Amino acid sequence: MELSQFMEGFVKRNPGEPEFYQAVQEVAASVIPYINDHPKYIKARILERLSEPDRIIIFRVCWEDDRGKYRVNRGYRVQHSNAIGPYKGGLRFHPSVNLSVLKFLAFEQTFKNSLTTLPMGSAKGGSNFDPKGKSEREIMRFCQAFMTELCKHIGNNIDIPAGDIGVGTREISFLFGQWKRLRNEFTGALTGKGLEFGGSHIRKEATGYGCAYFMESMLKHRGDTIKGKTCVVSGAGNVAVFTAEKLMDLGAKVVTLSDSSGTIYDKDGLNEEKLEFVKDLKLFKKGRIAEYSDKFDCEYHEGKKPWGVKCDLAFPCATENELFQDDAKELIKNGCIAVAEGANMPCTPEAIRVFQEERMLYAPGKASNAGGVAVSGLEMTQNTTYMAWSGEDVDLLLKGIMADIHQQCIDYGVVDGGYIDYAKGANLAGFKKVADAMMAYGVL
Ligand SMILES: NC(=O)C1=CN([C@@H]2O[C@H](COP(=O)(O)OP(=O)(O)OC[C@H]3O[C@@H](n4cnc5c(N)ncnc54)[C@H](O)[C@@H]3O)[C@@H](O)[C@H]2O)C=CC1
Ligand SMILES: O=C(O)CCC(=O)C(=O)O
Repeated sequence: MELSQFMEGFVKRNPGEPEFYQAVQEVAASVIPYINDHPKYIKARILERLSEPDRIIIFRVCWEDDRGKYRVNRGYRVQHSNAIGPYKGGLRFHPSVNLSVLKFLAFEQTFKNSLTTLPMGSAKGGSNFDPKGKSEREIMRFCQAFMTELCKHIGNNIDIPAGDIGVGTREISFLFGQWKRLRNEFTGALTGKGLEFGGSHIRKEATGYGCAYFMESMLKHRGDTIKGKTCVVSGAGNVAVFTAEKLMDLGAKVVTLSDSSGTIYDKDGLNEEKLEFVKDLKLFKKGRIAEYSDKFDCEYHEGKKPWGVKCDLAFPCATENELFQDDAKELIKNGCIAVAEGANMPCTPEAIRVFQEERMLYAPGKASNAGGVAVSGLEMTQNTTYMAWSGEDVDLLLKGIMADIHQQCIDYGVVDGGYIDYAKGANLAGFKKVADAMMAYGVL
């Protein structure tokens, strides 16, 4: 099988979906040489099957705003694969949401969830609803309307959504409340719930903490450590703030955060007080990151990303395709030695090539941001056993899972000269488990 031939057919079947092409091509490039060496996968058409979602649900979400005006949005759930467990993945509320974005995210989730070692299939969903500027009551009404349709398609053994961009604890609470009301049952059909009603300790921190743990594993493997390193982080949402928090815990200096308007550059580094301010500003008040520079008197670069700032380590934690080839070159020029993706697909293929040609440590999101969904898996276990584990216990399990993912990347990703191609390692290790399950089921 040849990559170009596979992609030609794939693009024809999925017209106008660039993000989906990007994600599939990246995986296919790693997997095709492997399946050419193992022709049973070619015969079973595993790659064609794996790049076709099991099912896509699209629905109208009609709700009423505070002025009594009726509003209409589009809701989606892409149930990609339940080969190794029930469908599992986040919900995104953002005006940029469309089928291409959700299909790429659901596809990526397949490999990520497989890497966690837990029995979870893959899905992603959301809406083009824009939470920015909406009142809390409007967000509640939207979530209730969204769940009124979504509840027909999910359940704790079927499909278990969670948060993503624009969907945090508040939105999951509104969604879970409506689920409970409509179904008259209290089951863990969503993760990321509040601690009072079935949520897990460390779930909200898990993606960011896991990303820092993964970076620590990569550095340790090279005989280095996070302690004393200067870090740039993009974004200022859930993943960014908890990546920053764990990096600081581990002795690093975090000097940037950003949002879609610009970047703050705090030469002295964030501290606990400053991070608490950001959590309140971005996770609750939904303000702009520029307010940080007013409060703490540091540089604010309007319209700029953090990649021009001198650093040792970089953590793209905002959104897809936020770090380009020129940014990668700039990071290297400024002394950066390692990149761990907190977001999904934040680095373009050209940027990744630059990192890898330079033999830098580069961790793809499906490995380095898998901590979030891993703790979602632990939340599901707690829900089905009616248990609530301590934060220490969950954090210990999270650390173990991230170390295991790192090891899987090494097992499948060592290339010439001993360099670890983490992207290849994650793709192959993630692929093998799902592909073997599909083979076992026969023609499905
Ligand atoms: N929440 C989770 O557990 C997980 C999230 N992710 C990924 O992490 C990324 C961030 O998600 P969350 O932190 O959950 O979302 P969030 O809604 O809490 O935060 C998103 C952040 O990105 C910023 N942002 C959005 N678009 C931007 C742009 N064009 N330029 C610069 N900044 C921009 C926003 O201002 C916000 O600070 C996404 O790629 C998501 O898919 C990955 C794994 C798990
Ligand atoms: O916790 C989950 O189920 C999903 C997290 C997620 O959306 C992701 O890993 O990208």
